[in-house]
Amino acid sequence: MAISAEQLWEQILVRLKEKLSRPTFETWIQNATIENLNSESLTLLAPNVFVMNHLQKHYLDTIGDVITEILGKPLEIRLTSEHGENLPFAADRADLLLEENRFNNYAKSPLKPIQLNPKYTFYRFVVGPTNRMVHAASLAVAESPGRDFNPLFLCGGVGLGKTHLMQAIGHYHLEINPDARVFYVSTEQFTNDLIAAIRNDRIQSFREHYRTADILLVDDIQFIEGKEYTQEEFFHTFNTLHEAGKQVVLASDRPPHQIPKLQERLSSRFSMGLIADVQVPDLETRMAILQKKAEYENVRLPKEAIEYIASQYTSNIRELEGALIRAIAYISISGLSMTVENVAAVLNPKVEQITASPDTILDVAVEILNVSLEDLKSNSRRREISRARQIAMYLMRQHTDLSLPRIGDKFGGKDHTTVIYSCDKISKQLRKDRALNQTISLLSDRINFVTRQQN
Ligand SMILES: Nc1ncnc2c1ncn2[C@@H]1O[C@H](COP(=O)(O)OP(=O)(O)OP(=O)(O)O)[C@@H](O)[C@H]1O
Repeated sequence: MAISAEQLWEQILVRLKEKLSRPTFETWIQNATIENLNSESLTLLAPNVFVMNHLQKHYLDTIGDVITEILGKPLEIRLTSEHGENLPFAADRADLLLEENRFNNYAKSPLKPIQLNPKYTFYRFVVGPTNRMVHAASLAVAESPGRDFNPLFLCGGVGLGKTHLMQAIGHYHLEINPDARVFYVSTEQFTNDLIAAIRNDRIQSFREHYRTADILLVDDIQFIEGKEYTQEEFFHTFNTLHEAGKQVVLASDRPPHQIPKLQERLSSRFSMGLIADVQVPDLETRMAILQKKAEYENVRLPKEAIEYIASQYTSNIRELEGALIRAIAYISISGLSMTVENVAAVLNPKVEQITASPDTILDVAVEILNVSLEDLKSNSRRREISRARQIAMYLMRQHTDLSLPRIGDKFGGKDHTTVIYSCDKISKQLRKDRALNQTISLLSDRINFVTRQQN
């Protein structure tokens, strides 16, 4: 055979990389090597039996196809593994794990407790009529964990403060009891930790870690849906903590009985404490949230502007806060005052395109996009720079009558095809990327403003 084992494996890897998703490739394929190659068969060496079984079950056909593509004939594929006897789990356990397809690169990292966000405290949480109850329940749990509401199940729509309240419980309890073991974890992280523990034979330390919490805060528990093995493990974690009088707090976008493919025994345990609804705040509360946020940003806003923003964003506090930040950014850059008209213009942009000079456009891009003029004219492919260049080209196309080659000239002599590519790319992204829309309208507004000043 003309091709060596290593060459063949290299070619196989290149093709598999194209065919498979990155996590799949990195988790299951990349660490295998070729043990032996002859005219009839190829033997692959997997790092352990767990990976070997997985390859055997799921990727043998794909690998076989790739070999036939490369060699023009099939080979028998044999699998073997290192450290077979050290396998932490029997193969059927391994099978259960295969449901977990969101495997990141956690495999080698030890369990990491996630830091609480310092901003998510009770002090920063604005209480109004719709969240008074859930706030009171959270505070009670923070003061006396494991007593009244165990578990506390926070549920409600996206961006309404569930994570904030959960973490506030953690912060508050740590204030009164600094030695407490408070763990905040997303369901995805719990799952990833579990998989990593199994793969690295650390299931015991995984269990010790989670089962010795004084307060376990688990976010987005709805993502446990259908993950049988994670549910199994979490069931035992939950029971251990609950029986020991330790507090469990769960957050979800829906109540337990509406989480599909959730084992009945978990659903009933999740419901045995208090299910507290986090609801959409009313207008006054939304205004108070904005007011408080503006104070933290050290910005003074007229009441009308706050009222306008609060009236526009009714169902998601994250979006409400995002709107405020955009309005503040606009004001600080444009130097205009925070009138309702100006705020409305930035939040609902109808971009007016005044004809501007190419230099004004470059100046504004430099001012707002955090790049230098040299960067814009350079050939640098660094992401931020090429992105800024594309945006500036797009704006030059919108705000001037320059031909494509002339626009290319303004960017250090770029080819007109580069200009076409950039403008197309930005136009396409504008259709779905709200943040980009805001950036472009901010730049456009600034270009209009500077141009008016010049005339
Ligand atoms: N009552 C409130 N007072 C002050 N800030 C709030 C309040 N409610 C929500 N927020 C803020 O809104 C943002 C979104 O809240 P959070 O991330 O807690 O939402 P969530 O319900 O967990 O959303 P998701 O379902 O997307 O996980 C955060 O910045 C949070 O601080």
